Amino acid sequence: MIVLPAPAKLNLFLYITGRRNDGYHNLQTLFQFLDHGDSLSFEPAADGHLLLEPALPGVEQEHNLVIKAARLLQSKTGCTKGARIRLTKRLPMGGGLGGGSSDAATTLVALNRLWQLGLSQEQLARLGRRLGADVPVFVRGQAAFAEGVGDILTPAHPPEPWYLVLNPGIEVATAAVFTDPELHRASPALSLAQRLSLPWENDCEPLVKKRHPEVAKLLGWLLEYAPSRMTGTGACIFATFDSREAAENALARAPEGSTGFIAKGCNISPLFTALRQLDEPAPSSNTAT
Ligand SMILES: C[C@@](CO)(OP(=O)(O)O)[C@H](O)COP(=O)(O)OP(=O)(O)OC[C@H]1O[C@@H](n2ccc(N)nc2=O)[C@H](O)[C@@H]1O
Ligand SMILES: Nc1ncnc2c1ncn2[C@@H]1O[C@H](COP(=O)(O)OP(=O)(O)O)[C@@H](O)[C@H]1O
Repeated sequence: MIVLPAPAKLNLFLYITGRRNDGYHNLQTLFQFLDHGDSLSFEPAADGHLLLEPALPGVEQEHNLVIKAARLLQSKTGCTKGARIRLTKRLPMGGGLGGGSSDAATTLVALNRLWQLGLSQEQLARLGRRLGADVPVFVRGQAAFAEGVGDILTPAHPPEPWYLVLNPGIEVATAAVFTDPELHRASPALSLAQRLSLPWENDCEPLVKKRHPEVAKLLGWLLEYAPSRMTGTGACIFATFDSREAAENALARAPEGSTGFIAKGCNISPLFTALRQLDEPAPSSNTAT
């Protein structure tokens, strides 16, 4: 059995530079991982059966991105093995933290190992793209400046501060934001260096604040403590702090109805830190003292 994390991501900035013919949008966004997220355990099964427990409320098993990722891997490789998968869900759904995409990426990476398929990271990222625009960055596991629909990745090395992430307790559907006629879709496409040097903003934020006053209210509150923004298409918001203690002080005062957590920004995904630990030989017990 292997147990692996499926970390959250933040979009440290997010600009929409245009709408494509396929309905998707071209973005410029900066992805960073958090040392907080879901967790999955995988046990191989000799027959091709896939079992995922527990089911997520409101998500049919066959629509769960974990099952979709496992089935995609089976069908692309002809693998006849199965797996028993347990998902410990900690990330809010529709929160802009990429939980579903991260679960899918961890499943691709874990089953590639467990089933000894030998697919490269490049092949897994390409498969992941079919499951969602956000899946490739989780498969790659390196903080990145993303362009295209979010899948053309340039490694990036932003600071790794403490974050307070707050959830206003609502779910925002990504598709609803991207189909809204009032979404600002005309940001200029700039170089990474230019983007890094300008203030970091999120083009979805004004629209989501307008459609969901809960987000506007919570953001107004958090801005009193530190520079704050929305991640992805919301609903979660985040602020940067110099220390864990400062973030905890703000969380302790968070308005009623909101929930939140504190996490450290990571430019290397905790998934890959965990995989490295699996590969390290266990320390020998008979070393001389
Ligand atoms: C925009 C981001 C930023 O991280 O939002 P969040 O979902 O994380 O909030 C993501 O790239 C989302 O990625 P993901 O959630 O995997 O999106 P998908 O399942 O591929 O697409 C959901 C819907 O969003 C729209 N969509 C998504 C990505 C994109 N670049 N342009 C789009 O127009 C499409 O209409 C699509 O039907
Ligand atoms: N394993 C999964 N975890 C979360 N959501 C999932 C999963 N599988 C399918 N979904 C669907 O994907 C939607 C978006 O999920 P999520 O990735 O958590 O949000 P976001 O893209 O805003 O970060 C959910 O509302 C749910 O219907």
